[in-house]
Amino acid sequence: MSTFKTLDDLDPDQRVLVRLDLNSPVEDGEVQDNRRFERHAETVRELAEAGHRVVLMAHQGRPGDDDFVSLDQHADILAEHVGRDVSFVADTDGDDAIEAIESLASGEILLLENTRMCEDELPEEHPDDKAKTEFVQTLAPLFDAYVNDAYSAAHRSHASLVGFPLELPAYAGRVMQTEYEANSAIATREFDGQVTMVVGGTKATDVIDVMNNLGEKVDRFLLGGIAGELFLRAAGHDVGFDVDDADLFDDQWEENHETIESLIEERGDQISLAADLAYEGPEGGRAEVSVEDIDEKDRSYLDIGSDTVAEYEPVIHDSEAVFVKGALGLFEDERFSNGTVGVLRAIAETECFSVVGGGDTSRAIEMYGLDEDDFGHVSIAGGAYIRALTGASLVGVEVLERN
Ligand SMILES: Nc1ncnc2c1ncn2[C@@H]1O[C@H](COP(=O)(O)OP(=O)(O)O)[C@@H](O)[C@H]1O
Ligand SMILES: O=C(OP(=O)(O)O)[C@H](O)COP(=O)(O)O
Repeated sequence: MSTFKTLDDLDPDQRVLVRLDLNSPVEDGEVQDNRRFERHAETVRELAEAGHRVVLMAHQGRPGDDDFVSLDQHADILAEHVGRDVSFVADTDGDDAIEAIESLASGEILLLENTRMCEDELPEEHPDDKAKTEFVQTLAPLFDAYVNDAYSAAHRSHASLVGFPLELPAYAGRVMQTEYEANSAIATREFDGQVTMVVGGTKATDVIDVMNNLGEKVDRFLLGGIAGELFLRAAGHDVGFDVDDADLFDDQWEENHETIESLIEERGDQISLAADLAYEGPEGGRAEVSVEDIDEKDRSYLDIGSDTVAEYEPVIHDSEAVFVKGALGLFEDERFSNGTVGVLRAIAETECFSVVGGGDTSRAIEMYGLDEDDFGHVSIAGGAYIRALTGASLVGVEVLERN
């Protein structure tokens, strides 16, 4: 269980500085609405309805990237979800920001400009150093309390995440609380029955780190995606090679094949690999082949096959807890969604405790009309979720606990 304070511990009528993670996809300059707004809106609404003065901080993109934009659109999107006005000031800690903060009334909400537009925010430094920055020293005296709701950015030692909690009484927001508890569950909770982990996606190191950290906690690992193909290659099949212009496999193989081979040797009886794979057939449709029948390295595979889905489903139905990290195929293309969606559907049908994480993978839930309520927890974190699964600490959480 967490050892940080939560909104339940907050005194009434506070001037609260709240860190959210509203980092979102930006298409043609337009910020895309997504789960992060909906989730953080609950924390913001609770604070405003309780009559606190609510000042919000968040970041968007990284300097130099196309998605490094102002938060003005974020204020409008968030306001829709909160059901209250969210005013915006295009300043982080200058006179305009201070004036807007000081003129806020009870129950009002203000969003400050992209924290990464303040030069003190970004360099990754020790929390004690971040606390001494001008950014923190200017704003902290204007507040009674700091709330960190940005679990998905809690692996970054940035001023808005680790500096303020050393200067103000600090609390976890509702998103921070829920994410922390669900994502740490696999490491901290004891389950009576079978614990299954579905691992796929594009990064072999994620899968390796998860297996190394959770090998004793998880009964079955169901593999797919690019990572699953590298395991199939290590098991002696002619898949998981770069063909055409792909550069997904060979570099990862060079770096990781020894670890993958030893994992297969040590944990072979816990690991399920695909028995068949799907690819784009000559007519452009989905075609499938049994892994045993593949004898040429001439094709990209884009999903696990139907026989594999049929093998994975009953494993999930028999599970007490299922954790998902990474997609089992290129689900964004409907032809190659069967693996990811089949497994998610099996989880939704099962009365198990479940957590689905990974920014990309969790998008499959709404994309294919699954009901989020049928899952225990759908994480809005990517990097922070994988850190939780691999046992790495989150500096933003550590600082809250220290407070
Ligand atoms: N066989 C495959 N070929 C190409 N892309 C794949 C394949 N399998 C999975 N993917 C891609 O993996 C992505 C998710 O991987 P990853 O970035 O590791 O996960 P997440 O962002 O969910 O943590 C999905 O967008 C999916 O398209
Ligand atoms: O979206 C985020 O991370 P994620 O893509 O790992 O979920 C966070 O906002 C952190 O952003 P950053 O990786 O630019 O520090």
